[in-house]
Amino acid sequence: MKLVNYDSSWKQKGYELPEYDREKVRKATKENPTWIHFGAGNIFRGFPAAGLQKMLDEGSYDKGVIVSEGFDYEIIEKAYKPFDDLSLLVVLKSNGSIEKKVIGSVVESIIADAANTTEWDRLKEIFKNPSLQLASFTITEKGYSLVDSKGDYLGVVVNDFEAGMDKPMHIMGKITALMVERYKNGAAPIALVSMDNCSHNGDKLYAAVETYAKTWVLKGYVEEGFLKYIKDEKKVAFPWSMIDKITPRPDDKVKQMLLEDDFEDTDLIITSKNTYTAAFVNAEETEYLVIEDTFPNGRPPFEKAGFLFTDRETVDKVEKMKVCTCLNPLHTALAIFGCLLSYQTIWEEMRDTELNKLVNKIGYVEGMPVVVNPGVLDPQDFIKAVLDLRLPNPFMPDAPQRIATDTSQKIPIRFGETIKAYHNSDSLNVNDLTLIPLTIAGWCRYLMGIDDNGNEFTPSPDPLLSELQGFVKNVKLGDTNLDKDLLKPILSNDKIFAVNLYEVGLGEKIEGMFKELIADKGAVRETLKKYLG
Ligand SMILES: NC(=O)c1ccc[n+]([C@@H]2O[C@H](COP(=O)([O-])OP(=O)(O)OC[C@H]3O[C@@H](n4cnc5c(N)ncnc54)[C@H](O)[C@@H]3O)[C@@H](O)[C@H]2O)c1
Ligand SMILES: O=P(O)(O)OC[C@@H](O)[C@@H](O)[C@H](O)[C@H](O)CO
Repeated sequence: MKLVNYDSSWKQKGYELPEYDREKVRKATKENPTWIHFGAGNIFRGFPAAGLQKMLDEGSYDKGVIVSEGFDYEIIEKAYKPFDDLSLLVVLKSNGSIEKKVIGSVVESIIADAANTTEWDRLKEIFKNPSLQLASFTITEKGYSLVDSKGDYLGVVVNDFEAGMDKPMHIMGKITALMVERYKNGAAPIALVSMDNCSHNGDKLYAAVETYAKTWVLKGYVEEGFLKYIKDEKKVAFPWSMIDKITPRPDDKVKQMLLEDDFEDTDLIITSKNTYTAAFVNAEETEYLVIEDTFPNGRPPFEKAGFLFTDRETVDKVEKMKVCTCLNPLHTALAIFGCLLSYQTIWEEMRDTELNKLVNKIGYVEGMPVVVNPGVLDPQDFIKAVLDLRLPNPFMPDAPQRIATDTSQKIPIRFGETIKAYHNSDSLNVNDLTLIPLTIAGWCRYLMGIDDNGNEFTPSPDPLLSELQGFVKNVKLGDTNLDKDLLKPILSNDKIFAVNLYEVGLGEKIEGMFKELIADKGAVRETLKKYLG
């Protein structure tokens, strides 16, 4: 059974198939595209693209989505093109049942490489077309960042600033260059929609595009009117969004299950840029996509796919609820301690007495007091489902190592916002926080790359990894004579934590916890026991 040859006989094996004329959809989309997505990773296929398939199946929409990849071209070359852009979504429910769906809503895949004239020209053509209503993004938080940990522009960004729109290399330079094409060809309206897990994601995207636009205007590469166009909300909107669906890397057990069906396209691919991809995606059943309803050129009727549309203030509350308290900080705590305690899956960690208590207390006790009920989702119901059903789901192959990727980029939103809220509150005392500081101390311990048995492990990729590891590289388990300023460069960095942890009164507390965590082999476990009773 090969994806490109799927036919109705697959239904007998429980596969759901596209119910629409894919060639007709493809033709209509190529002529008048409405939606292009950047970031061809797992979440895109597992959620937004699958949502569109629902709309196509029920006939509430008639266009597909075009996917573009501006960072890791291998994803397109190895996981899209050979399969005619089809993918298989495997939904792993907490009751053990599974759904298998062939997703055909992606009808074109394009490498966003300005040096590849054919692909780049096609992207320009798409952006020139007034029919285009939105460009969306799942490119990880670091995709929007133009600077390093010291706040200096990245080399690639400096080069783009100098070289102008012809050969941009950074994804934000590429998007801005494509927006210049749109501006010069009628300046039709559009929404640029970040769907990444970062605070006020629309503003992050706007800030990056605006920086490029300002610089290129200043250098004379494009006229001033372009900047006005980007800044005009009636022309170019940057809605905020919150996306939620745990989508682990393609998993070997799922691969084996598919092989038993005689499904052949199961190769697990790790690209040279470390993306874990395949022709199939495995994900949980729960999904929420909440988007600020600001689309100056209209939008597909995504409500039909179950996406929620609301105002900016509500998106902000939902995002804070999920990313700052009820899911992602718990994930990061499990990622850090899971790697230190040599776990390979999140659901097994949820059966560990201390780790289970840790995330329950971070969520309910330390995080919940600063959560504002967004109305559209109830925080108590949400966190209960996360802690009792979603994270413990033994059918979900999610791994602490995946979640530990880019922790330095995620810590400010996942923990910094709560610390800030305590610090600024009249009724809450930052000194009452214990498990969030313990998790930050755990992260410093994690950076040593030595697990709780004293064995080396390879920390997950992170743009600041080598810089941060430099600060703890000489620390050994059992050291009692640590340099008193050892952790200062890390804990005082407000770019990493959203606050200077010494200024809010947590720096010394975390230093003390770090000493406990490095006391000996087994000290991570003992320290968790100490603080969790
Ligand atoms: N997987 C999930 O459970 C999940 C759930 C909700 C939200 N998200 C959001 O989606 C993002 C991507 O998740 P995924 O599952 O698709 O991951 P993935 O590893 O499958 O794909 C990552 C994508 O980001 C791109 N990317 C990585 N670094 C980049 C950079 N520096 N510049 C431009 N593009 C870059 C990659 O090329 C790829 O397209 C997450 O970081 C998160 O913000 C993921
Ligand atoms: O995707 P990241 O790297 O931002 O974070 C890792 C996980 O916490 C995240 O992917 C969750 O699975 C997701 O946010 C659930 O909706």
